Amino acid sequence: MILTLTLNPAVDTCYYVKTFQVNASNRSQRYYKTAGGKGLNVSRVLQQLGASVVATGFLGGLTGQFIAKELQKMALHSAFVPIKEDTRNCLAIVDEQGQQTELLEAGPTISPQEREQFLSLLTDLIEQEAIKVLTISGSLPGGLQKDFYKSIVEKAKAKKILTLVDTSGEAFSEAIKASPYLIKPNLSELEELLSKKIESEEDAAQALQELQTFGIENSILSLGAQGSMARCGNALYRVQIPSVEVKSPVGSGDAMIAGMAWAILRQECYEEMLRIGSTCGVVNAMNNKTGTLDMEQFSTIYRQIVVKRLQ
Ligand SMILES: Nc1ncnc2c1ncn2[C@@H]1O[C@H](COP(=O)(O)OP(=O)(O)OP(=O)(O)O)[C@@H](O)[C@H]1O
Ligand SMILES: O=P(O)(O)OC[C@@]1(O)O[C@H](CO)[C@@H](O)[C@@H]1O
Repeated sequence: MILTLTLNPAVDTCYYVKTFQVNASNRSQRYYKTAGGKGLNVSRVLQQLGASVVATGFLGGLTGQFIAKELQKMALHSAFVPIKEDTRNCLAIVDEQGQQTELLEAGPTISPQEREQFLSLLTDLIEQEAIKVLTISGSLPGGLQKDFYKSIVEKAKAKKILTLVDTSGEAFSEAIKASPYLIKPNLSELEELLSKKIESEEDAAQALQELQTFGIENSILSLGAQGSMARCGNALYRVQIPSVEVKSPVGSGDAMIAGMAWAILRQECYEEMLRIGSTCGVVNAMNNKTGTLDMEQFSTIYRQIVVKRLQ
């Protein structure tokens, strides 16, 4: 069983426009509302892959009710702590070139009682649900200490649960101190983490090498349409992806996490983990709805992914 954490979920609205203009009225004929926040995107993709998954986090207000209803419609196994403040809204605007602009609310503030309730729910889920893999995704809402993810990684590791962390800023720099099993920063997240520019494949390889000092087994640097680079154990990989018609790349990183979590649960080798994760990322980008895979496209793209070992 895979447990997904979404501590700061969001009602995601994705607007499609021909071209997006700043300081002008932009009209959209096509838009979708989804139960989002990175961890819920991960959960949806996992469900489509056929993995058994349980989602947890905080939900509040009418926005929280919308998400709960969506999860019910999908029959996604979930256990969320109800909170007093409203779950946030997030907007993404995608134009015909596939360029994406996001507007992300900070989200609610979690009270000390709600935090304690969550920690006790997490303990129960870990004890009762035979969790083998835990995905930790997205920003932290207010009211939680910056090392909250770090403490969760430690808690999971004590139970031999493999953790995948996909977050940013201080929550990320703290979490890696607990040596999660896998991290997947994108370029800007890795540059921020290491406080330096990454301008070439050599820079990327060196940055991934640097992460080894944190005792992280798998560090994946995702590069959008350019695929990814990864250090898994002692091996360095370059993953090449096919050029596809992009509808919306929003949530491709989350789809990639889902694919890798699924592969890890099935004890696949590093190459296969990278291939499945990359396939999910690409197929998500080929679809309008965030965190949605077309399984027919999956098999076609899977065959076109090239995982090259560099070292
Ligand atoms: N435009 C694209 N075309 C094809 N594949 C893509 C595209 N964007 C992303 N992908 C696939 O998804 C993977 C992850 O994407 P990306 O690096 O954009 O993650 P991210 O920045 O974490 O995304 P998000 O935060 O929106 O979830 C890439 O390594 C690639 O395999
Ligand atoms: O503010 P966070 O939690 O870092 O990111 C939130 C978010 O942008 O990430 C997903 C795309 O990856 C969207 O579903 C969501 O709105």
